[in-house]
Amino acid sequence: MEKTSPIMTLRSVAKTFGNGTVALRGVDLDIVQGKVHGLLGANGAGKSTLIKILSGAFKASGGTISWRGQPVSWDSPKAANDMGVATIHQHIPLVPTLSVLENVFLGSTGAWRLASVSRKRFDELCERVRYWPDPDALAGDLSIGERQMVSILQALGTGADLIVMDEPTASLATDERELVYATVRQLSKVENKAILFVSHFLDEVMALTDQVTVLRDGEAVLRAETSTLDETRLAEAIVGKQIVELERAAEARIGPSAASGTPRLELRGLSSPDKLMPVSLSVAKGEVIGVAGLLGSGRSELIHAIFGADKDAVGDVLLDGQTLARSTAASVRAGIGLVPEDRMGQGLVPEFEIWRNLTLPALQGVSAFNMLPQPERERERGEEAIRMLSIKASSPDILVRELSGGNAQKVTIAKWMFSDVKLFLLDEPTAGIDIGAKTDILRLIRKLAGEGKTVIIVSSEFEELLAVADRILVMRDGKCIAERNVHETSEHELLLLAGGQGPKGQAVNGSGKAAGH
Ligand SMILES: Nc1ncnc2c1ncn2[C@@H]1O[C@H](COP(=O)(O)OP(=O)(O)OP(=O)(O)O)[C@@H](O)[C@H]1O
Repeated sequence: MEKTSPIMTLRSVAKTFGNGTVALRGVDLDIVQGKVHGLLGANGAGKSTLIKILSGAFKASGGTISWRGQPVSWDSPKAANDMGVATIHQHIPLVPTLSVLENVFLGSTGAWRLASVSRKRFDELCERVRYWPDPDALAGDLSIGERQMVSILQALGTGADLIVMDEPTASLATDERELVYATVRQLSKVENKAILFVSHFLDEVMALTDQVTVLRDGEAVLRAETSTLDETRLAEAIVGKQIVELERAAEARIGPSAASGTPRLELRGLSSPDKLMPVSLSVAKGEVIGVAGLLGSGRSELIHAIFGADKDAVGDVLLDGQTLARSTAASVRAGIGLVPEDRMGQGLVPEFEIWRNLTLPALQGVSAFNMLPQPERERERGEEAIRMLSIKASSPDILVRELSGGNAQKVTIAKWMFSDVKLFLLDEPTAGIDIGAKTDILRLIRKLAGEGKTVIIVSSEFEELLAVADRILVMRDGKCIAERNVHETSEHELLLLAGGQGPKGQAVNGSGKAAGH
């Protein structure tokens, strides 16, 4: 086969779900060996549906798929896999109780149980992508970034010629993203693999891909060589003309001061062995604190320790001057809400409607005499959330399992919006969210702050922190190494600090002093 002819061709591929939702309306796609093909679109545009069809998880309702020039009809992911298509799904379903090595060779029927054989193959795979995880580590103990790399090794281990990556960098920090990019380049340019790369990041699509398809409402509205495009053109295709930019409203903002009254949150020497060096911090009502740091910097560990989810953590967490018992139940009772990084663990009930999920943590607000939940008020809330966060759903009665990944993510955020939460802990709240909705979420965070709520937000996108936070803490190696007022820093400085090249010595941790005050 000639190098540039498509390895996979889709013609007029359509999908209508059982509930009548039309997810794809006749999509054409050509995927070529040795090339990286970017697939973009807003939340709910149909990307995951398309991927599930070409990886054998869903059956198309119409259209044709050809593989190396021959029409194919896959009836299972295994059939697609045997043919040479490996898919790395958004939720990275590694088996948490198995080791890295066992996960990498999970699907192989061969001799992966023979330690000597699998170790050798494992080493070869690691060598190919220049990434060497501990083969004996439990997958459940890995960070999202590490799991992502193990999933790539797993896909490679199947010997696939087409590797489909569904938002592989959504929750990754800059250095892990670089690792994924290097791997993608290696696989396409050196090993002549075809890569279908789904992403919400326009800059990485511009830098990494050769060709691009943009889906909007189930249709391919743009198909082009990447070199003929720019980010503006991509953004226009995704959202349909109107371009939304992250607001830099920070200039106009005067952050509240913890000096006035009892701080909403106080950390006194909060630490955890091997994970977090002591952090002391004082945060005011209505203040938004951004936590900048690369993966493994301790950013999520800080959030978990505050929430009482880290059993080994020591030190004090005070909410409105009261010391909290160190448990998640006590934190929730006191008014702390956590939106964790791992979407699968976000406490949505997939079989419940949007409205029911939304009001689970906040039944009081929709109940008569604080006792009887009133369904009309619950549905109204659902409608309000759909409007505020542009959730792509025709009504609040849609089940959460029928939503796209990004739209489900919006429901997890909306869930806390109506609750009695005083302190929000948001770990990567915009991972996997399209550019239009990102702005909605950042705006919502500022609205919550305006209502006197306090927010701590972790994000790998420092630009986002600059747009939304009053103060930014920089984490590195489990330490809080710097603190900046948002007016006094830049994305460049934060990148340098987080990456370890910036000035050291302004540690705000371990001193017993409330940082910044
Ligand atoms: N199992 C399902 N049943 C019914 N409708 C579904 C189902 N899965 C997806 N949909 C609907 O199909 C449409 C396309 O969803 P899809 O998951 O393909 O979007 P996406 O582009 O991958 O979005 P995201 O960026 O948020 O992951 C959405 O309207 C979604 O609600």
